[in-house]
Amino acid sequence: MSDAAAAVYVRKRYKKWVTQYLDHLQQGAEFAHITLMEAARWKEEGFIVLNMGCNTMCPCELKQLMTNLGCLERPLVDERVFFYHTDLPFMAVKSALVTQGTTLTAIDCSCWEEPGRQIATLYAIPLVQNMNTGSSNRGARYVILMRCDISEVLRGTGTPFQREVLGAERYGEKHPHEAAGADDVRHLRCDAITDIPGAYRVLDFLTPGEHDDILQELQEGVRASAVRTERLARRVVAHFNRRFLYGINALGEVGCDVAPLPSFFAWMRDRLENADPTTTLEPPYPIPRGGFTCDQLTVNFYDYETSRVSGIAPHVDAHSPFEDYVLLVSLGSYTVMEFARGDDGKDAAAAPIGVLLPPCSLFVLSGEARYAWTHCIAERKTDILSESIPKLTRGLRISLTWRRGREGVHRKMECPYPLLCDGV
Ligand SMILES: O=C(O)CCC(=O)C(=O)O
Ligand SMILES: [Fe+2]
Repeated sequence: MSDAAAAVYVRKRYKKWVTQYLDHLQQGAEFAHITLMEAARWKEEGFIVLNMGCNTMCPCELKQLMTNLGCLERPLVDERVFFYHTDLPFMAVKSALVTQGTTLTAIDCSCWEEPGRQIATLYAIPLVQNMNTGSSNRGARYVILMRCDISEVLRGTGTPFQREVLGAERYGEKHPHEAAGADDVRHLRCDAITDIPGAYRVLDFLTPGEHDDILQELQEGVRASAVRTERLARRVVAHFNRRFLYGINALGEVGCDVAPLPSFFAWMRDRLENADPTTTLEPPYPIPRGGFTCDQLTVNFYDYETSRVSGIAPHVDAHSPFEDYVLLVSLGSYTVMEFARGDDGKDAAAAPIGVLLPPCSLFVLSGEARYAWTHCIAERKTDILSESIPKLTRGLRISLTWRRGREGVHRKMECPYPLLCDGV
C-alpha cells in the first residue's frame, strides 16, 4: 500500500472508530467522557487531541472549553500537556500505546465493555459550528481528548504526526527556479500544485533583497504606528488601499480609512499581473499579462514569538467581496498552509493537504482552489517536513494577501462552486 493510500486507510479507520464511539455516547450529551485508565498504571501527563469533523481548534480555545466544561481537575500550566495536531493518525497512536507494555490490546469500541483493561481517559467534546464561512465539514464536529503519557506515545510511534507536506523537498534550495535569460529579466518558474486544482507556487517571487526591504518597512511601520493594525483572534492584520471589514465581509472604498500605501505596492501589483519589466512569471502562471489588477492588500502578521498560538482558521475567502485570484506572498518564517476541498459532508474527515510556503514565495489560488477549497494555518509551532529535514520551529511570518474587489453582485445560483458560496 502506498503511503498516501495508507494515510487514507488510517483516516477512514479512525473515522469509523470515532463514529462508533460517538454512537456509544448518550444521545444529546453536551459533554461526555469515559474513563478507561487506571490512573496508577498510566502516568497522566497530558492530552492527545483527535479531531473529528473540524480541521483545527486552537489549543487555547480547547483549554478554555475544557475548563468551562469542568474536565480539568488541575489547571494546565504548560502547553506541552497537549500534543496537538489536526490530523493525528489514530491507529498509530493506538499501536504506540499498545507497545508500551500495557495490558491493552486495542482501543476500539469493543473495549468499552471491559473497563479493567483500558489505558486512557477519553473525552468527547461536541463543538458548535464556530468556523468561518466555508468550513467544509457538515458532519459531526467533535474533539476527542485522550489523556495519557504523551512522551511515551511519541517514543512509541517514533515520528511525530505530520502528514506529507507538498513542496517540502525544495525546502532550503537556493533559487532553483530562476532561469538565466538572455536579457536581464528574471524568468520565474511557476509550479502547478496538481493535488489542488487551480493552485500554483512561484518560489522566488521576491529576491532576498526585496524580501528584506519589505519586511523592514512593514515592521518599522508598525513600530512607528504608521501602519494601522487590527488584532484578530490569532493574528494581526493591516489593510492597504481598501479596508476589509471582517464582521460584514465587505470592502471599503479606495483610500478610505487605510494607512498610506507602502513603497512596494505599485511594483508588486505589476509583478503579480506579469507587467513588471524586471520579471517574467513563466507558464503555467495563470494570470494573463496585464489581465488582473489587484486593488486590495491585506498584511497578516503571525507572531509566534510574542503569542502562544497563531494561525488562521479554515476558510474560503468570501466569494462576494472578491474576484477570482487570491495571491499570497510570504515573508519571514516558512509556514505550512493546509487545504481541504469543501464537500457535501459525506467525507467530513477527508485529510487536508499541507503545502510548504517558504519566504519569498508566491502562492496563487484560482478557480476551484480559490472557490471550493478551504485554507488554513494550523496553530502549531513546529513542523517535521520530511525525514531528511530536522524539526523546524515557526517564527514571525508576514504574509501579503492581494485581491481584487468584485464589482457587481455574486449570485450563489450562478456560482460554479455553490457549496462554500456566500453569494445572494
Ligand atoms: O497568511 C496567508 O498566507 C493567508 C492569509 C489568508 O488566508 C487571508 O488573508 O485570507
Ligand atoms: Fe484566505
